[in-house]
Amino acid sequence: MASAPDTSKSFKLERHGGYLLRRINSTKVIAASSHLLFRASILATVVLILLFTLHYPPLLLYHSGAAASSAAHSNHRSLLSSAVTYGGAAWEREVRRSATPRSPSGLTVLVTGAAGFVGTHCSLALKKRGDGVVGLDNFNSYYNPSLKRARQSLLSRHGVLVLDADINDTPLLTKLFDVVPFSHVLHLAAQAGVRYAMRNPQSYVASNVAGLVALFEIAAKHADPQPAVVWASSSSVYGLNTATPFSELHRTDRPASLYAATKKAGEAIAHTYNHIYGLSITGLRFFTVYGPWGRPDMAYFSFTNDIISGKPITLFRMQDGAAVQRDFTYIDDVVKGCLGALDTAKPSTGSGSKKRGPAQLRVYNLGNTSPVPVAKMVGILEELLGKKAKKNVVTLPQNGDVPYTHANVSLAEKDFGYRPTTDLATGLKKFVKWYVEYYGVKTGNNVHSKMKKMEEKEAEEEASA
Ligand SMILES: O=C(O)[C@H]1O[C@H](OP(=O)(O)OP(=O)(O)OC[C@H]2O[C@@H](n3ccc(=O)[nH]c3=O)[C@H](O)[C@@H]2O)[C@H](O)[C@@H](O)[C@@H]1O
Repeated sequence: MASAPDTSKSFKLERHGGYLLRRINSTKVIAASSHLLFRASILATVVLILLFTLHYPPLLLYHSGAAASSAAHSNHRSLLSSAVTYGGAAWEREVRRSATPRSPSGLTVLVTGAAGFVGTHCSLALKKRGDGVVGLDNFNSYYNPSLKRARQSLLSRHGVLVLDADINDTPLLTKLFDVVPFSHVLHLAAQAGVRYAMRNPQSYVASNVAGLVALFEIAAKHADPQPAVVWASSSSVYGLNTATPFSELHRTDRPASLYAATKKAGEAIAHTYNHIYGLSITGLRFFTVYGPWGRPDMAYFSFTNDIISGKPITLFRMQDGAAVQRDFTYIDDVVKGCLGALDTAKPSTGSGSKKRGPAQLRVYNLGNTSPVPVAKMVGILEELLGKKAKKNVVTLPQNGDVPYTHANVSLAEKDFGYRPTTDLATGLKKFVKWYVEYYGVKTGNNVHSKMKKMEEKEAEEEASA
């Protein structure tokens, strides 16, 4: 005989007026509904986390806030010796040691993006001339972070501490300004790259807009004294401007890429912080900076990789067949420009969130003043590497690129003596020399012997001069 159904566990179902109704006794209602509620809230949490991850990956990647802060803090520990606790006495000692200039008249500079290409060169140059430098970098994986770690080691050997930290990490920045009265901030941390903005737009907002605001907030409201800020804008702000060479007086309201739009937004944000809080701010519009320890995502670097390994490269040209051109600027020239801007930056005028008077607000082009067709840049690399590129020439797609850039640098020359001196052939030679050594390129590629011949020729030229 079949046993009676256990009604304590199952619902009694009954047809009533054509509808299926559930009749459950009241205590079970409470138990069942709290169980359901619990499951529903777990499900809702998982769905929310998934949605957040899908829609805001950069916010997770470029962590901010308390959780991020604790993640970042554990990183600070791993950077310094394991005995050093983030924010502790030994940490503060290390930070102060790195920040202390050799002479009392030296600058005390916080360099953001210090393990980046321009950040590394500037930090070294500042340290070498006796300034105090503390670096920050979030070591993100936009390109291989091992290159950033190698730059960090280089800086460490020169006495510059680079902390693993994001510019959105407000508690860390607050702490840093509590420990060191920075006279200057050289703000180079950013999401770079023109075309990548189509693939990961939010990362540009997180670094170039939110990060810039986070930094200005601390500098304006918390830092005492307020530092003078020099930061990296970009030649890309000229966008669809057709007047050449590009002057700081030209229109910059037609950006061609989201990257350019975030840099242009940065310039507008700088105006606001200068206007409200008296922050002294200088924006530097860099023009396609290249050189040793460069960025692997940039064309001259990735073309070098591909030429050496025999992979084809894609070369863009204009719809009408005209060459795409860039005002390639050598890193040493840009470093001189950055230091010139720091040295001529006037102090901020505010304190404790209050503006005490008008403060300096400047924007400068830092370019080379002589645009070169990208195909010519490839030709120089072929010559240096002793190997032909496999070229795939295509019409410039709608990818945010502009047809040409060309800097007028007379303003930077007038205000701090900026005068670029390195042509593309000379600069690329220095880049390839570094590349061959850094990556241990085999002589089979003909590169070492090519370099040796060039060096011998240079020595002969020097001797006969
Ligand atoms: O001057 C600037 O403001 C910008 O300079 C560079 O941007 P870009 O000039 O696009 O530099 P690359 O990515 O190295 O490209 C150089 C040239 O090579 C061309 N290119 C690039 C990639 C490629 O596969 N093929 C190709 O022909 C581009 O169209 C461009 O004309 C940097 O990547 C930006 O971060 C910086 O802000």
